[in-house]
Amino acid sequence: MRPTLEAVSLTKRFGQVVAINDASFAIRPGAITGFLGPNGAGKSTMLRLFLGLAHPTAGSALVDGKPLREWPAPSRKVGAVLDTRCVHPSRRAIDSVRWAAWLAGVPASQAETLLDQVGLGAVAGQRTGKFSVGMRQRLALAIALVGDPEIVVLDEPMNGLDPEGIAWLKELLRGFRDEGRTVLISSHLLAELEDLVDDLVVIARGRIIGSGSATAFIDRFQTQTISVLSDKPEPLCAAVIDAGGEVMEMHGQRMEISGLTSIQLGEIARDAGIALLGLTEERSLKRAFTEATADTTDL
Ligand SMILES: Nc1ncnc2c1ncn2[C@@H]1O[C@H](COP(=O)(O)OP(=O)(O)OP(=O)(O)O)[C@@H](O)[C@H]1O
Repeated sequence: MRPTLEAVSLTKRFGQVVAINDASFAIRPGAITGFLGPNGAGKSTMLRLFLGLAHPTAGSALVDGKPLREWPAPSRKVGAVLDTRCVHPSRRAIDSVRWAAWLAGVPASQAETLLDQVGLGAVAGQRTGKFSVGMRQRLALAIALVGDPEIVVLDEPMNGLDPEGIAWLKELLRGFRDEGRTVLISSHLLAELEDLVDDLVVIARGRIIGSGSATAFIDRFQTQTISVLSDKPEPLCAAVIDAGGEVMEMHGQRMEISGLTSIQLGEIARDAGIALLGLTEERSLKRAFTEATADTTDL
């Protein structure tokens, strides 16, 4: 099976800045892949390389085995949303989609259907200048779909969407997968992608630090912590360390513990004669992920 998007020893420099550093990965056709990394990691640059909007310094960015520009009808291969300021503000939404179809050399007959599909059917005749960020995201998506593309590439599409909009977008993307399309979606927030993606490609400082199954990645980098409130924090701290656990933080009676299960912690407290006044388990992806990318930026 041929990968749909593949980076082969790909490097992109901007003067002294190495935005992409010898990156190699392939994404699975028919899957939703999350492209995850902190701000400035190189996500947009990578997507631009795939779309032929930037040229590699070395290596290649391939769409079904060759650069996108070598495909006779690129818009049927890939539809992308990189920037939501892609339309003229005085143009009506419907005309923006028709214009995009004309530019792509495909029939504009689907423009209304596409606006309906992204939830903008009711405002198709309105000029886009006053559209909200969320509406612009939807419009950009309609424009990306004009060529009925096999692959959909989205750069941080959840920015500016409210929770309802995010839920809608996730359903739409799952629908694309059901239709057999391939989806690549970038984000700097793992939590944003967690319940959506099948696979992940993780980038930090221009380097690919992992790719493959999202579940495997999350299992690998997830830390289980327990937040516990006790009447004797110091003795509990000592007992936790004796049992091989780690005390991550202590604030008065509350402490954050890792390396033990809640049951183990309960037994340790019982044996030491310490009352636990409260206990919550937390899955910390953020801290684990920040460690994985060796970056202090929030993810
Ligand atoms: N046209 C350019 N000229 C010079 N440097 C650039 C250019 N485009 C990107 N860079 C640099 O390349 C690096 C990667 O930037 P890029 O925008 O690809 O990251 P990103 O992961 O998409 O970040 P963000 O989430 O903030 O958009 C950054 O250091 C950025 O400053």
